[in-house]
Parts: sequence; structure tokens; C-alpha cells
Amino acid sequence: MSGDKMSEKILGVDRLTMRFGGIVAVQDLSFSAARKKITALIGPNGAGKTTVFNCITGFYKPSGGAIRLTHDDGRTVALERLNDFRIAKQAKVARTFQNIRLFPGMTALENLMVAQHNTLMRASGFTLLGLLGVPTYRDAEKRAIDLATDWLKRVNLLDRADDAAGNFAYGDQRRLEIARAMCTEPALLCLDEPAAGLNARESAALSELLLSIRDELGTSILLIEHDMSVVMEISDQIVVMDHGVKIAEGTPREIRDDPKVIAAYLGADEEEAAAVMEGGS
Ligand SMILES: Nc1ncnc2c1ncn2[C@@H]1O[C@H](COP(=O)(O)OP(=O)(O)OP(=O)(O)O)[C@@H](O)[C@H]1O
Repeated sequence: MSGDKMSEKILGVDRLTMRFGGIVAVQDLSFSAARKKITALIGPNGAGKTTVFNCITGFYKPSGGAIRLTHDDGRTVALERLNDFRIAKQAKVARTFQNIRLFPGMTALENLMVAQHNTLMRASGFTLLGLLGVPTYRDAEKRAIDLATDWLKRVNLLDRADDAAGNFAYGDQRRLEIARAMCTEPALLCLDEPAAGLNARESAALSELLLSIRDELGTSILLIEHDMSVVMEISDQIVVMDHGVKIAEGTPREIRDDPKVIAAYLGADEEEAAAVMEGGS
């Protein structure tokens, strides 16, 4: 990644550090995510992955370091200086969480409309124009419904548009959550363990969806994932963390063969892991 030109990089994380009292959850972490590509952040439990996400999306204010997002037009935003609301709205970074956070009592369509609240409020002149039913608001509302409908189609849930989201199967809720994030038309989509709890068929559908988001819409994706079949199949670049630091970075093939990565996952030391791999080849 070091050879990438600025324009090819959507996210640059530079010497990010996050401390909680005496715990250093992330230390001097630097990596970048390429534009219109899928970058995966992997590592054993407690490696610091979610903490990195929380710093990127403004849930935590980093103890040190810089996080820069560069838009297509070259405009750069310093995420470490913004709160979560501005990161979502100005920087156009959307995220999903490890635990699903849909509105369970609302329908699938309503969940996707709520995601577009900011756009609709702006078009409504903060309610007055909306109440008067002026054309700008009606147009914006139609666009919002069209976008929501398009996403329901993409995630194969159009026939369930009017069902409460809380009644959906787990895999359907996960895809609906991604659709909701995509309805904000993000520049960078951050997904925290989207395959958690999915069966093999649902994981395959998820991989297909993420590849279509990259290839058809050109949205950049940053992904935390433990399901290696998903990571290896869809990632362009993988960053591996252990104990708060980066231990490896590369393509799926490079990461798969890296003794440091295998050692981190097996809890073995690096030489032992290399010996196991050599023995197995
Ligand atoms: N708010 C917090 N307060 C104190 N310690 C925290 C906080 N958030 C995370 N940590 C600690 O930081 C370290 C990294 O945690 P983090 O959740 O980022 O890891 P992770 O790689 O996402 O793990 P997992 O794969 O299990 O989700 C852990 O030791 C964790 O206990």
C-alpha cells in the first residue's frame, strides 16, 4: 500500500493510539484503505479492531495519531477532530455494529427511510416546506422511497418491505442493516463483523452483496471479520492486528502464508508456526 498515490487512498490512519487508563488498546497503528476496494481488519479477540473502528467513526476520541478521509474530489477531512454525527454527515462514513441495531418495531422500508432523515429534513426546510407539501420536499421524499426500494431489491427483501424488521431471520437483518447504511450514500462503509452468526448460505449471500457494493457502486469498504472464508474471498487488502499493533498487511494470499499471522491465531510463537507450515507443505 505504501506505493499508492494519494488519490487511490480513501482512508489514511497514521500512528493511531488509543489508551483506556492503563490499557493501550491500539498503539501507533498506521494503515490505509484503498478507494473502491475492500480492506479487512483482522486479528484475534481483543486485538483492538473495534477500538480502531470506534476511533474512525468518532465514538472514541483517539489518544494520538491522525485519521484522514480523502473524498473523490480530493477534499480531505480530519476524522479525529470530528464527532460521530459530523463523521457520518460531512465525511460520509457509515457503519454497522457487531450487535444488530435496527429499529425492530419499524418495517424494513421505514428503517431505510429513517436512514435518510437528514436529507429529508433538509428538503423539508426543517418541517415547514414539508408540511406545505412543496415540490422540493415531494421530490426528495420520492427519491428517498426510490433509494430505499432499490436497496430492498438489492438485499432481496422487497417482498417483505412492510414487515417489522425485528421478525426477520438473522441473516436478513444483517443485510437490511447494510442496506440502511448504504441509504446514507456513504463514501466509506465500515462493517463490524457482518458475518457473525450467519450460516454458510447467508455468508455467501453477504460476500456477494459486498462485492456488488464495491463493483457496481464503487463504494470503499472497511471490514472487521472473523469469518476467514468471507475475508479471504472478498478482501483486496488485509491488515492484521494483535495486541493493539499491526503485525502484517497484504493480499489474502500473502496473509494466509504469513507465519506471524498464523502464530497470532494459534497462540504459538512465530518459529513454531513456520515449522508447522513447512511441515505441512
Ligand atoms: N471502552 C473501553 N474501556 C476499557 N478498555 C477497553 C474499552 N474498549 C476496548 N477496551 C480494551 O481494548 C482492547 C481491545 O478491544 P477491542 O474490542 O478493540 O478488540 P477487538 O479486536 O475488536 O476484539 P473482538 O474481536 O473480540 O471484538 C481489549 O483489551 C479491551 O478490553
